[in-house]
Amino acid sequence: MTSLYSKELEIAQLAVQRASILTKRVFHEKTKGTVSKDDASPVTIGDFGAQALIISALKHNFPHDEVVAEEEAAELRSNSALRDQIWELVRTTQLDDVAAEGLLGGAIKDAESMLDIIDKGNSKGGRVGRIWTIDPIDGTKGFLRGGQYAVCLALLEDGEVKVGTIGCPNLPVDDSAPLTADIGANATDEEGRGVLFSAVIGQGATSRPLKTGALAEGKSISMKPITEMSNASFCESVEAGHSNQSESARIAQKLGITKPSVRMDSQAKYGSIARGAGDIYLRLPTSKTYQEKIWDHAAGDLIVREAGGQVTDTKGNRLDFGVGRTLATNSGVIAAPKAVHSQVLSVVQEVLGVK
Ligand SMILES: Nc1ncnc2c1ncn2[C@@H]1O[C@H](COP(=O)(O)O)[C@@H](OP(=O)(O)O)[C@H]1O
Ligand SMILES: [Mg+2]
Ligand SMILES: [Mg+2]
Ligand SMILES: [Mg+2]
Repeated sequence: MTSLYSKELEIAQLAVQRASILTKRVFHEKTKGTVSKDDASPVTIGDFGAQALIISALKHNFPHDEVVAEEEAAELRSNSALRDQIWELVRTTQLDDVAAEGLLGGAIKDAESMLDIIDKGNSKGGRVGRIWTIDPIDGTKGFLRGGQYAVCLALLEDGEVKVGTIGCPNLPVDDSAPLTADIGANATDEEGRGVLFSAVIGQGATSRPLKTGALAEGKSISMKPITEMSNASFCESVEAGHSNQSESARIAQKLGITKPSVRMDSQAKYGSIARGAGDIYLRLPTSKTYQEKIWDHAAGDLIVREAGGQVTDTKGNRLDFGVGRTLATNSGVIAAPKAVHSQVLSVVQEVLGVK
C-alpha cells in the first residue's frame, strides 16, 4: 500500500469499525445515558464513547493533527456516574483482530485520560493544515429509534476533504438493495446489515461490509445515472426541523419525480446515493440562522463526489469546510449525479427563490 493517504484511510476505517462496535453495544443496553445538549438535541453514552475511541486512534497515529469533533466532556466531569458508564464501555471495546487493534494503539489508560481525549476534539477548524472531523454518532435521533445512524470521520487538509469514512451499522451490506425509508425499530444485528463507505480524493469511493476486526475487502461504488427523472428517488432527513420537507416535495414534483421521498437519518443518505441505491439528497434550510456542522457533511461530500456526484449548497457553491467548525458560508445541501445536478439545482433555486 503506497498510494497517497493509504495509512490515513486504513486507520480511519479501523477506527470507525471499532467505534461502531461500541455504538451497537449501547444500542442493546436498556439505558443509553441520554442527556439533552444546550440546543435540546440528544447525546448518549455511545456518542461520547465512540468519540473517545476514534480520537485515541487518531492521536496514536497522527499526534500532530488537529481534531474537530462534535461532543465535549464538560458534562461528564460533573457527572461521574455517566462518566463511569462510558468508561466501562470504552475500556471493554476492542477490535477482535489483534493486529488491527494494535494499529489503533490499544486501550485508553483510565477514565480521566478518556475525558481529556474527548476534549481533544475542540479544534476551531480552519483552512490551514491537517484537521480530522468526527461525528461519533450522526443521526442520534435515528440511533435512539433503531433507525439509521452513522459513525463519520474525515480528514481535511488545508480546508479540503481528502479522506472520508462512514460506518452505517443498520444499512444493508448489499449495494444494490433498494433504498427504503427506515425511520426506526428495524434495528441492528440482522444478517446482512452493516456497511463501511470510504473515499480518498482522486481514488474513487468504496463500500465493504462493516466488520468487528480486520477490514473486509472493498468494492468500488458509483452513482447510478438517472435516465428518467420520473424514476429517480430522492432522500432527505427524517426530521422536519432539519430540512424543509414541504419545499422538497414541491421541488420533486417540478422535477417530475413521482416516488415519495425516502426519509432516513444521518449521512447514511450520502452513502446510499453514492452506491446508487438512491439518486438525490436534498437538505433545505429550515431557518436563516442554523449553520450546518462540518462533521455532518465532510465524509459524505467526498464519498458522493468520488462516486461521480456533485455536492453544492442551495446557492450552487461547493461546501466550504475551511471556515471553522460550521459551514458558515453555505446554506443547505444538494447532492446528485453530476449529469443532473445543475437541473436539480435550478429547480431548487426556483422553488426557494434563491438567486
Ligand atoms: N436545525 C437543524 N437544521 C439542520 N440540521 C440540524 C439541525 N439541528 C440539528 N441538525 C443536525 O442534523 C444532524 C442529523 O442529520 P439528519 O437530519 O440528516 O439525520 C444532527 O447530527 P447528530 O445526530 O450527530 O447530532 C445535527 O447535527
Ligand atoms: Mg448531535
Ligand atoms: Mg451529526
Ligand atoms: Mg452526532
